[in-house]
Amino acid sequence: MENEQPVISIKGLYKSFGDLDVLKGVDFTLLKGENVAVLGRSGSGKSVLIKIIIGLLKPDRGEVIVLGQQIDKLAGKELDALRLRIGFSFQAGALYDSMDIYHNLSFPLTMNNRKLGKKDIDAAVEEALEAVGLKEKMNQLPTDLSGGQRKRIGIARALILKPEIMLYDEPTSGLDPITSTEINALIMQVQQRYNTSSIIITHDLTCAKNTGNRIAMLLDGKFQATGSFEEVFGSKDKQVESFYEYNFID
Ligand SMILES: Nc1ncnc2c1ncn2[C@@H]1O[C@H](COP(=O)(O)OP(=O)(O)OP(=O)(O)O)[C@@H](O)[C@H]1O
Repeated sequence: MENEQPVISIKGLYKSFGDLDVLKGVDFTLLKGENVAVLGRSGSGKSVLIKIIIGLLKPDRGEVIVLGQQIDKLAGKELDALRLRIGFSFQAGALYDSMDIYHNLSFPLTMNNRKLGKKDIDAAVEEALEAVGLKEKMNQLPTDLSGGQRKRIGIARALILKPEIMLYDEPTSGLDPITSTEINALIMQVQQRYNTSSIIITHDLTCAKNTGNRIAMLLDGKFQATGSFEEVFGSKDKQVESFYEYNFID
């Protein structure tokens, strides 16, 4: 990876809710230009980790550095500015159903840069749609699209601000295997075209295998197994083995 430069660095992160200890000493690094697939059972704390990374939740203890800044020390405009450098692709695509695709994509641009002219906005929307292969859908409503197309548009909307980090939350959930394969390929294209560093949260082992340069497995509040897909799933750890047994893979 490029100079092994970390874009996210987490050390000794703890987070509890009352008696529920969710994160119990998480250490994690995301390097510039790499894709890390985060696997973990439901309720293992993947979303809590993402919320801490984007400053929506505060850690109880530990250090979380995102793009060179200690995220829990930021607030207001500084936090907003850092968040603009991070793109999110949510499970459901989170599109505005009453707006056509053009306005779904131009909205984050105009919200964050009021000086942009129509020509620049049109060019940015076109580029993002072209990157996800859906230029022809510009004037349609999200409800006219398939689940896979909505996920693509969600990714295009995240890309329009040219983020340095992409966070994908269950990018293949609810999709058939062929559409999932297309989304996995798109995640790889985005990495190359935009030189993003990405965290891909998934239960889908095929997605993890095909999109992750590294796999990180969240077990019992910590990353207990990290490495290439083969390293993680070749390990003799009982919890890793049982995760593998209960999840389908091609
Ligand atoms: N704000 C909160 N207050 C109290 N408990 C919370 C809060 N946020 C998360 N939790 C709890 O923390 C645990 C981890 O939740 P989290 O949403 O991170 O799981 P997850 O790994 O993302 O699960 P899934 O794969 O099902 O999305 C759960 O038991 C959840 O109920």
